[in-house]
Parts: sequence; C-alpha cells; structure tokens
Amino acid sequence: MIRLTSVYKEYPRSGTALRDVTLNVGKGELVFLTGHSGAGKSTVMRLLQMAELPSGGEVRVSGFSSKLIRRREIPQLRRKIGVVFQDFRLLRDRTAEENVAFALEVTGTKRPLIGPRVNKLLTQVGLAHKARAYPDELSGGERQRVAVARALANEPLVLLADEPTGNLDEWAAKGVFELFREINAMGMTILMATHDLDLVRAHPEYRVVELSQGSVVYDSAAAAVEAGSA
Ligand SMILES: Nc1ncnc2c1ncn2[C@@H]1O[C@H](COP(=O)(O)OP(=O)(O)OP(=O)(O)O)[C@@H](O)[C@H]1O
Repeated sequence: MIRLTSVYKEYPRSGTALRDVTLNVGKGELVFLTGHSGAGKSTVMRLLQMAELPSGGEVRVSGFSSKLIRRREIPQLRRKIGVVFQDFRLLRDRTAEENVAFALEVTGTKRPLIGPRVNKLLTQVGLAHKARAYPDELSGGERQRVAVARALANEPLVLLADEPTGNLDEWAAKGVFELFREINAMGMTILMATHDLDLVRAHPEYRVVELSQGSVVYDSAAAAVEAGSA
C-alpha cells in the first residue's frame, strides 16, 4: 500500500530532511510515525501525497511510483489518499455537512448522491446531530471528526494523519483516536504522525516507527521479528 525505498529528501537551505528511509506499510495496518520536531514526519507525509518528490529512492503509494508518476496523474493519486491535519483545515464559512459535501463536489460526485453520502459519513464519525453547525460552533474534537469525515468522503485507500490530536485536550484526543481505531478495524490503512507518546504507549497493539534526524531509528515490527529470531 505504502512503500518507501531508500528515500532521501534534501532541501536547498536546510539540508537532508530524510536519509535512506525504507518503510513498508501493508493494507489494513495502523502505524504510528513518531519522532522529535524536525525528525522528518511531515516530509514523509508530503512525499506520500507526491506534493514533493524524493531527491533519491522511490515512494510508492497504491500502485503509483514517484519515479513514474506524471503531473496529470497526481489528482488521481490524491483521491486515493485521505488527509487529516493538526489544524483541521475546515472552511469556516461552511457548515459541517457543507465541508464534507465540498470534498465530494470537487471530485464530480453526482449531486443526488452527495446528501446521503454526507449523512452517512457524519453519522460514522458521531456528528450527524451537528451537521448544520459551523466550525466555530464546534469543539476541537468535533472539528477533527468533521475533518475525518471529509478525508473519508471519496473512499480513499489510505488515511494520512499529521498530528491529528495535536490541538486537542486529552479526552478529545482519545475520542478522535478511538474513531481512527474503528476506521482501521473496518480495513482502512492509517499512517499517523504523532508527538503524543502517551497515546502511543497506551496502544502497544499498533506498530510504531520512529524517525530521528531523517532516519528510521526504530520499527516495532522489525523489533518483533528480531526478538522472534533471537
Ligand atoms: N519546505 C521545506 N523547505 C526546507 N526545509 C524543510 C521544508 N520542510 C521541512 N524542512 C526541513 O526538513 C526537516 C524535517 O522537517 P519535518 O517538518 O518533516 O519534521 P517533523 O518531524 O514533521 O517535525 P514537526 O513534528 O515539528 O512537525 C527539518 O529540518 C525542516 O527544517
């Protein structure tokens, strides 16, 4: 589903952001991507959306390769990736349901299908009763749920979440993560960049990959294999 092979990313002024990163995420996995500020988590997320290309190595996402993709194919790839950000990025002048509907309008979903689909998505994230509320009328946790509904609107194959609980208090963070667990249990592949080590420690059942200064320094999946062969 996601495959980074010996990926390097250099930025002209700040130098090497990723150094020889190899990482495979299989279909249906939920993986925490951790590491200090500046470790390269957001860079990985941007490369997966092919918003940027690697300086070396290859990024593959659901059949698309950074080595082969053409500019005009990028919208096709993006449709297969749902993205959730720390700061929600909702349209303030649109209600919860209009925010979700917008994601369907821009991909050309037929109008009669949009209403029922929005309703289903808002129900899935537990917010059907707030469909007519504007973002300013919602709590942080509720806003993030709308953002998750929007990310799922076009039935992506992968969900990328960059610090999705970073702006939430502990309870709201737990609630949003529970939603991720439910979505993952239904088969969605999720890569979640997070600083929240308490959340990571509370869920040892999920794989953890740690970046430090642009390199993978720990992968619980690899650690499990090594422990098994020792
Ligand atoms: N657009 C850019 N131009 C130049 N350098 C960049 C750019 N984006 C990231 N970098 C550099 O790449 C390195 C990794 O940054 P990145 O944002 O991926 O880290 P991060 O782990 O997501 O950090 P944080 O947790 O603070 O978001 C940093 O040294 C940063 O300065």
